[in-house]
Amino acid sequence: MNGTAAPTRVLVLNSGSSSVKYQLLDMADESRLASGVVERIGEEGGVPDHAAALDRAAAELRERGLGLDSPQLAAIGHRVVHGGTRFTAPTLITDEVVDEIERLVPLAPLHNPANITGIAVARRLRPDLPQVAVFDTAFHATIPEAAARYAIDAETAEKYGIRRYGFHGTSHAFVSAATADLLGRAPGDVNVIVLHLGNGASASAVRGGVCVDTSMGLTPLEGLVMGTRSGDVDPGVLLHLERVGGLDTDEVDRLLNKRSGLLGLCGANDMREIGRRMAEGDESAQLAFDVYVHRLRRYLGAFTAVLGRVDAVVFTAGVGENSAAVREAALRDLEPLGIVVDSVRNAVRAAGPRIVSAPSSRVAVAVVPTDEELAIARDTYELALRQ
Ligand SMILES: Nc1ncnc2c1ncn2[C@@H]1O[C@H](COP(=O)(O)OP(=O)(O)O)[C@@H](O)[C@H]1O
Ligand SMILES: CC(=O)OP(=O)(O)O
Ligand SMILES: [Mg+2]
Repeated sequence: MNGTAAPTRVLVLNSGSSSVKYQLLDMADESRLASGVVERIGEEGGVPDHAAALDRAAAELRERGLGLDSPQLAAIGHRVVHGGTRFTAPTLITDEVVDEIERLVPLAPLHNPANITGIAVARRLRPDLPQVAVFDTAFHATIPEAAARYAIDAETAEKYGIRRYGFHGTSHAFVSAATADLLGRAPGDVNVIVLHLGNGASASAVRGGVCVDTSMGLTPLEGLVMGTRSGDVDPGVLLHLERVGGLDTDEVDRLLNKRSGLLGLCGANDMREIGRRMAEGDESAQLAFDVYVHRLRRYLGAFTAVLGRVDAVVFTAGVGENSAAVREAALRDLEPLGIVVDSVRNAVRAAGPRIVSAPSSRVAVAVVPTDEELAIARDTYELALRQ
């Protein structure tokens, strides 16, 4: 080992609303040296806050001889959820960049504060290293005005930055590119609908590698039904709850972000538990599943019309990669749209990217594992090399 060789390792921090995920990669061969997650932040039995979670992550790495003090570390990459209109590409972090991410906190109150804490801890531990912010919103910056604008008073929208930003962009970009690979075609030649179904969930329409629409909006609350978030509701619901129900803004926020979605409908936010309960004939679990699937089908139809020609529908993230039942139900009886799932292929549990449609299907149906951390590491390393 040559001690003076340029460092090639990148640490990626993905600080979520209630967890910190981390990965250490060697970008010489993109191998994963370590990965972990600190969960249940702020919950009983968990660590008290994000700073403590990051300390825990740093300690876990140290115990494995891969501490943050390593001279082999080239850079640290951070997932940042909201980049507003300013950040549309990976960005080297400076004090001024942190201030701007802070300014965007009201637009992503569950996520940006956690991201800022991660950045602060990492900069304190390694002030000498390039640190890079990779934004969830960046891939969606290409969405045309007709899809990005809300039909509200233009001056008000301008004053408060109200428009569709979209999220999970790193995943939508990674998965749409990987789907083109899987089909053996150039990314510029394929139109893809990506369904990112994790705790948070979003759909996107990607035309020739360029995002043209997505289901999340100003905040990560709009669109699909999620683990604890409502997704689309009539905005009149909020007014009604405030006027008639007497709820204040924070209560409505908590209701829609934390006590809605699958959890609100049936008391469970984990699709595995919902599947078990459905098998026992539990009606509220069945209803939650049906609402979830109905919303997916709505977006599938909408984005089919947005794209005109669809080459592939792709499922990714925890639910998308693992729930054959969700995929099957979401695409049932869609032969008129050119979509025919092969039930046997769909039911096979496998790790890698795969096609689960029938040969007769005009639209390919694929399952493609997302890897936000690898995508962030690539962006981070590339930017660090240019410093
Ligand atoms: N085998 C499985 N079958 C069905 N759903 C699953 C399975 N494994 C994980 N999930 C779902 O994936 C969700 C988490 O997805 P993930 O992408 O890891 O979330 P996030 O990164 O947003 O925290 C869980 O809530 C669970 O419902
Ligand atoms: C933006 C967003 O919803 O992220 P997550 O799914 O990690 O909560
Ligand atoms: Mg996720």
